Amino acid sequence: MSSGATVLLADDDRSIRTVLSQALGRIGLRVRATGSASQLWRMVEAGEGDVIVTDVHMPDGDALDLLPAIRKRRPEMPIIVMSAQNTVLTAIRATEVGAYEYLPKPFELKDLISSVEKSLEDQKTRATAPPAERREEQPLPLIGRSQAMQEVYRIMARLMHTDLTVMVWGESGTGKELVARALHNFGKRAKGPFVAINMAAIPRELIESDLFGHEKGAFTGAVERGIGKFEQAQGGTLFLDEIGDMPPEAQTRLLRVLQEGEFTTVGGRSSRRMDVRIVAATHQNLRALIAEGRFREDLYYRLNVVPIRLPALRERRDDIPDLARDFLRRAEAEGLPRKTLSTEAIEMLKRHDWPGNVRELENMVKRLAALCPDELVPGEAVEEELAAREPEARRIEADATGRTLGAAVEHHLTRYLAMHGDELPPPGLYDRVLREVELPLIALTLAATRGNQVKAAELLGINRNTLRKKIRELDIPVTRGKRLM
Ligand SMILES: Nc1ncnc2c1ncn2[C@@H]1O[C@H](COP(=O)(O)OP(=O)(O)OP(=O)(O)O)[C@@H](O)[C@H]1O
Repeated sequence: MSSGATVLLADDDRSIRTVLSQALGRIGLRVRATGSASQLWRMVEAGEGDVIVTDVHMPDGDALDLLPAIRKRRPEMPIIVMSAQNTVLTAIRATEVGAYEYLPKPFELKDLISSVEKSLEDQKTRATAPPAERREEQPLPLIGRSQAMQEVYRIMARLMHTDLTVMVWGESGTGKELVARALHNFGKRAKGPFVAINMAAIPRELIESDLFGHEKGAFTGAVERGIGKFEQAQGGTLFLDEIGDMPPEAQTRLLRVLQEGEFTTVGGRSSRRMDVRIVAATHQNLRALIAEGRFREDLYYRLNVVPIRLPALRERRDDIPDLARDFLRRAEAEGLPRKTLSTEAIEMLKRHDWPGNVRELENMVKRLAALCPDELVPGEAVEEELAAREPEARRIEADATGRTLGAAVEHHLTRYLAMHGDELPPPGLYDRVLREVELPLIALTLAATRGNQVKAAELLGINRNTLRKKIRELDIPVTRGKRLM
């Protein structure tokens, strides 16, 4: 009855592969055998096989680590795990990660055969189960089945079980952090920590000590030893968000760490071997920042080993219904009333451009879940929400997260002052803060006007001479004729 089905067989022991292939072949099954976990994953990813029979330990990784990813990718595929490691813990782990059957070695051939046959039988019955139920069992880390996202998943799958440095590009709210987390959670460092640091959310002068830690007394306010994010992330993944906002000194230090594989705390002498996978992210055009002299080219090449470009939501409108439904489900799980989107509502959502991407969609759907009185959300409710958001989207003060520029400055300053404890920071704070704001304001305006200073002055609403003075003072390189951002 199960004849014709294909078994993916993974075991690093060639003689076991031979014996099992013959036994499975005798009952009419096809066998695709491999000695490596990565090859097994490639077969799963390519859509091959109907059932997996796999050993746990393979030269290039632990098959159990692969199981959650296999279950996500091919939820219908039964996985039979064989292991010579007869501890109850291995069995628990195999079950936890969704194995269909756990067979401790040595086992009887007939047990394996009947297990394979039974799994194929069960698969037929389970195939009729509604997919929504399966999704509820295991929430997907990333929603979206569009072609654009398939490309992202393909690259992610290749990277899952490596330590390669990854650079995630994409507009704000496209899911860069989610990708970084998924790479961590389904990769070989899943058990280690995932540590995130956002360069745009930390005062520039604190970035180095935040990243690398500092010794007691390394600078004013360093009243005790501080553990940096590199140290916290040892054995895991460090997510460097908004890498384009990293100040030059910190860039130099990061480059050295990446080159040497070791890091030293600020004010420290001895270095520590780094055991951290780096995932960096940016919404900025780093090439433009390099051209402006604001980002080191050598660091760029170090970080951009494998680029993943996340599409803007408007480039994958087909994913909007799935995303919106998922956000409604989450809202319901958080205690809001159950809601369904009408066809018109979905069409309206699909037509919008979503400058704030998935985050903006998420916020809006949550608002609909909370405020719309009908269970079936009508198109007009979406239309009203979108109309109400228009002026807000155009306001310069609010970013996609809804955080105003003032709130961001306040956040930075509060942390900056707090870091000095009972002491005060060095004088000149007013000018330092204004400079921080002026620099991106002027550089980005010049980039937007392709270096045309007359237009930039007009856009800024300042005198041309004032602009020239500012450019000199702030040491902004002038590039003409090229649109930088
Ligand atoms: N593919 C997706 N599936 C489900 N939720 C998503 C997806 N992409 C993004 N989100 C949700 O959108 C919000 C923004 O995602 P995330 O923080 O990862 O974006 P980001 O690109 O890192 O944003 P920023 O650049 O502003 O930091 C989160 O709440 C996240 O859960």
